[in-house]
Amino acid sequence: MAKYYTEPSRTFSEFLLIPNLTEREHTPDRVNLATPIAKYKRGETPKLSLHIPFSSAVMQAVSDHNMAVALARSGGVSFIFGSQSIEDQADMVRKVKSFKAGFVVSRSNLTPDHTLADVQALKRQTGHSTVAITDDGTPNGELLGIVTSRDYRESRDAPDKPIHSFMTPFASLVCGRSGMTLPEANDLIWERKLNCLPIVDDNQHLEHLVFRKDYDGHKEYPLQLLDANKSYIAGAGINSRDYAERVPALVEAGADILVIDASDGYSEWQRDTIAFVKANFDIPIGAGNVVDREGFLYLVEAGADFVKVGIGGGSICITREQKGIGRGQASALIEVAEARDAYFEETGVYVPICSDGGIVHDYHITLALAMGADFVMMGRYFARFDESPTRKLKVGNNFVKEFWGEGSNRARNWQRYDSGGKENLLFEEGVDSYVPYAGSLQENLDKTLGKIKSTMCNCGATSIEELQRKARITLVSATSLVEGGAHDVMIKDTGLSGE
Ligand SMILES: NC(=O)C1=CN([C@@H]2O[C@H](COP(=O)(O)OP(=O)(O)OC[C@H]3O[C@@H](n4cnc5c(N)ncnc54)[C@H](O)[C@@H]3O)[C@@H](O)[C@H]2O)C=CC1
Ligand SMILES: O=c1[nH]c(=O)c2[nH+]cn([C@@H]3O[C@H](COP(=O)(O)O)[C@@H](O)[C@H]3O)c2[nH]1
Ligand SMILES: [K+]
Repeated sequence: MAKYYTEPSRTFSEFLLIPNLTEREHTPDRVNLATPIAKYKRGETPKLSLHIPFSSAVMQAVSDHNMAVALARSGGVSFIFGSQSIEDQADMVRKVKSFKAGFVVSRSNLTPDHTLADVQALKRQTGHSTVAITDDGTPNGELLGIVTSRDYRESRDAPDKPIHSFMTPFASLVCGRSGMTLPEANDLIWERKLNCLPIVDDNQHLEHLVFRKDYDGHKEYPLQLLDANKSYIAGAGINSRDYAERVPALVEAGADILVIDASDGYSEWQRDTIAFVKANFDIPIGAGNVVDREGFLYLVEAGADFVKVGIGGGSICITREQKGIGRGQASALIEVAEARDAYFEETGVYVPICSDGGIVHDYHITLALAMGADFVMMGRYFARFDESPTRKLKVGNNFVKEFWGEGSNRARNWQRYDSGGKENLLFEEGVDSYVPYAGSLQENLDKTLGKIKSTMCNCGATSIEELQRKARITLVSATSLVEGGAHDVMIKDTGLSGE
């Protein structure tokens, strides 16, 4: 006979935190959100930790190299999507690892034979007023000069004036050499009163530009997540099929942490994948997803460094409808967190858990942490930002960004070209959608982190560990849910003309 659970499975919106005494020292500026993401023994320092408990989902529409840089700069980690060729994924990892803060690849480039009109058109398009002039008009061509708005007079100069007649030529430029550090570049910018320092190699090929206005950049990102060589930490998603080829390429590219990306991680495929990685490499590997104690312990015994929790709760997920597997995200997390704590108690080994999918409101993150998650993984949340890889479109009067599930045909299509996969899935487990465009990652993150810290202070906690120890969590009845929103008032429409 089947085993029946007596409790229904529940989700975040059914719970609330009850405040504890807030003492004087419980202020948001004192809250530390550092959190482990790889297993460690009691008393030891975790091998890898985040400065904020956020990771971005292993999805085409979310985690490419740009998102990875932006999130690592803010203290979290991206797991670069694996639904692409091994070479392309390794390339993205390489881009993150070789990214040098303050050193930007020139985004506005022309040749000396272009004209002033081309400069103006490019400026309108990119918003950058510094244009690198290279022999072939590429960002890494031979540097022949620079054009800034100080080199021409829009009102007087003819639009067809060729760039070589008014650019600041290479011979008159102050340039930095390849391999220079950011402080060295900044010193040069300061001493020579420059706005922009081109960095060139021995053959006069342009590598990067360093801008004066980015000078204080490092101060803006006090939480940035770096390795010992001061490169950003990069994660990558893998699968339980081509790992023997994919993992070596990702490790070689410099990945710092891996995760097996699948809907259901309670499988011998995942056990074998973990065994392969552990036998051949010294890199932390997470596995999942699971929704119960058994699944968690199976992956831990198999050697997983962290375990991801959640089946079917994601915003674009239709797994529960299609296959009838899954569990309310809160119930899954609560059971796995209990198993993790018991395992720690018994063995002295702490295995971090990640709550993956289904975060709708910022407070859901705080709840997930309070329920025992060490960090969360989010897709929809990050898909809305400038830094996500998808197109920004105008639909009606609103800007949106595209967002599709990894189980949708759209995401799976790469296999048709890369590994001879099936034309179409037998059935899709994800949808193709839009999410409202929300601006930059940093702006949104600041707001979200502000809310989390504020709630933690209500709960008398200045660390995630303290929150987990002290949190008091209550179920809310369907009726009291209504009480939690605005009710029994007429909400004013803003922007309407008066009657
Ligand atoms: N978290 C969630 O609720 C869900 C996530 N997704 C996402 O969709 C993507 C695809 O997920 P899945 O379909 O679970 O991928 P998957 O490819 O790991 O699993 C698909 C099927 O292949 C089987 N399989 C795995 N490795 C195998 C091997 N080496 N040999 C033979 N069979 C093997 C699995 O048991 C499963 O039946 C992932 O990005 C995942 O995160 C999809 C659905 C739900
Ligand atoms: O059923 C699914 N079909 C899909 O196509 C799909 N793609 C991603 N995922 C999972 O959803 C998580 C992101 O969820 P959110 O957007 O809610 O943050 C992700 O982190 C995944 O766990 C999928 N689940
Ligand atoms: K299974």
